[in-house]
Amino acid sequence: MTIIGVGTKNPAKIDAVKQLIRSGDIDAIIRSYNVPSGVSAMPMSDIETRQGAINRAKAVLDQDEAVSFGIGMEGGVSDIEGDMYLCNWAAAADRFGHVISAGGARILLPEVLAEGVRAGNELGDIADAYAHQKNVHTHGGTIGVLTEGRITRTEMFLHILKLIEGMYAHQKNVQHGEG
Ligand SMILES: O=P(O)(O)OP(=O)(O)OP(=O)(O)OC[C@H]1O[C@@H](n2cnc3c(O)ncnc32)[C@H](O)[C@@H]1O
Ligand SMILES: [Mg+2]
Repeated sequence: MTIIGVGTKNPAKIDAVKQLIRSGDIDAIIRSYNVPSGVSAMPMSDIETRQGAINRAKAVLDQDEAVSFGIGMEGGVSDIEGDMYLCNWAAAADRFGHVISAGGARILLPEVLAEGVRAGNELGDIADAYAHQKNVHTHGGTIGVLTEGRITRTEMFLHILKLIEGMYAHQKNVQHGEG
């Protein structure tokens, strides 16, 4: 039985790992840890967001020696020619120093949300005000609000985790000369 450590207490993110394990019939259990992302509370670029995911994945391994894989997930925003997009990254780290990372779907933020982020607020707070909801970030996420629930934050992270799990399987195949 593999123990997977997840670097968050946010149920929207933890559910993505749960669904990955269930859908992939993976023999693993999950433990979750509050770990520092090592980047700002509101990452403002792909570079920073990706780094936050990698930092969390590695930090999990220091929390508990029973954990074989650390998973980090981070949300942020990324500016493309003045348009602000929601961006998301995830990473997995093992005990041998290997790190696999991947990014997710991006979605244009309405100007009122972008302005709030540029003014120094965290997207989670602005999304709550925008949607007249509480804790959007632990539920469907901004992506859920902006797509009328068609894609939730959990589904979006699940997609990224499937990419990472698939890349891990591919790397193992290549190592065994089957690639
Ligand atoms: O507890 P953690 O794991 O930190 O989860 P979080 O919801 O704070 O998420 P992140 O730290 O990864 O995201 C950085 C910031 O961006 C916000 N954010 C990112 N994606 C979001 C989304 O889809 N919906 C709402 N807020 C989001 C979040 O509230 C934070 O203020
Ligand atoms: Mg956070």
